[in-house]
Amino acid sequence: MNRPFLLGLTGSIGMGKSTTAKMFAEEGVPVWDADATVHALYARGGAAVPAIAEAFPGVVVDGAVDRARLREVLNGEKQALSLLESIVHPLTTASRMAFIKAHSDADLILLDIPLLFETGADKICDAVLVVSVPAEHQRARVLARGTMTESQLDLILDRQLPDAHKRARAHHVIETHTIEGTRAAVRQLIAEIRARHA
Ligand SMILES: CC(C)(COP(=O)(O)OP(=O)(O)OC[C@H]1O[C@@H](n2cnc3c(N)ncnc32)[C@H](O)[C@@H]1O)[C@@H](O)C(=O)NCCC(=O)NCCS
Ligand SMILES: Nc1ncnc2c1ncn2[C@@H]1O[C@H](COP(=O)(O)OP(=O)(O)OP(=O)(O)O)[C@@H](O)[C@H]1O
Repeated sequence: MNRPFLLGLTGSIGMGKSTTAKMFAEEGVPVWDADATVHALYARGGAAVPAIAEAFPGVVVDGAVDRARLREVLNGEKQALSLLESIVHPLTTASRMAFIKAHSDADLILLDIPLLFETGADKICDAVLVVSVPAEHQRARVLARGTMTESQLDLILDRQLPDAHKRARAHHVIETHTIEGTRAAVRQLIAEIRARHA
C-alpha cells in the first residue's frame, strides 16, 4: 500500500480553513487540525500549560491557558508572540507526526495548518490547497466573530505570509465565497487526487 497523500490546507485568518477542513472530514478524509491541537495543548493537563505559566505569569487559570488573557498579553507584542510560538510549535509538530503515523493506511490526509508556509510544514506536503477571499471580506468575517479587536487582528496578519504569496505557492486555490461552491470544489479535488494517486 502506498503511503497517504499529504494535502496541506492553509489560508490567512478568516479565509475559511475550518469550514473547508470540515468538508474534507465529511468526505471521510482524516483531518489534522493545528488550531484544535493548540486548544488541547492549552487545556487543563495540556502539554503547553507549564511552560506558558512560567513564560506568561497570570495567563494560566485553573490549570488551563486562558486565551482572553493570553491575547491581552500578546496585544501588539511581537516578541511575546515569538516566545509563545517557541513553546507551542514543537509540540504541534510532534502531534502532527503522531497523527500521520496513526493514519498510515489512509489514501489521503488533510493537514489544516494556518502557518503552513511560515513554519515550513509545506515541505512535508505532497500538495498545498490555499483558501482565499478578498481582504475586505476577510477582515469583515474576522471582526464579525467579535473575538478580536482590529489591533489584535493586525498583529496576527503581520505574522502571516500575505494572501497573494500563499496563492502563488499553492497547487490548488479555492475561493470560499459560498458553502456550496466550496463543497463542490472540495469533492472535485478529492476525486482528482484519488484518480492520480490510486
Ligand atoms: C494568538 C492566540 C492566543 C489567539 O487565540 P484565539 O482563540 O483568539 O484565536 P485562534 O487560536 O482560533 O486563532 C485564530 C487564527 O489566528 C491565526 N493565528 C494564530 N496564532 C498565530 C500566530 N502565532 N501567527 C499568525 N497567525 C496566528 C490563525 O489564522 C488562526 O486560525 C492563539 O491563536 C495562540 O495561542 N497562538 C499561538 C499558537 C500558534 O502559533 N497557533 C497557530 C497554529 S500552529
Ligand atoms: N465557503 C464559505 N462560504 C461562505 N462563507 C464562508 C465559507 N467558509 C467560511 N465562511 C465564513 O467565514 C468565516 C471564517 O471561516 P473559518 O472559521 O472556516 O475560517 P478560518 O480560516 O478557519 O479562520 P481562522 O484562521 O480564524 O481559524 C466563517 O464564520 C464563515 O461565516
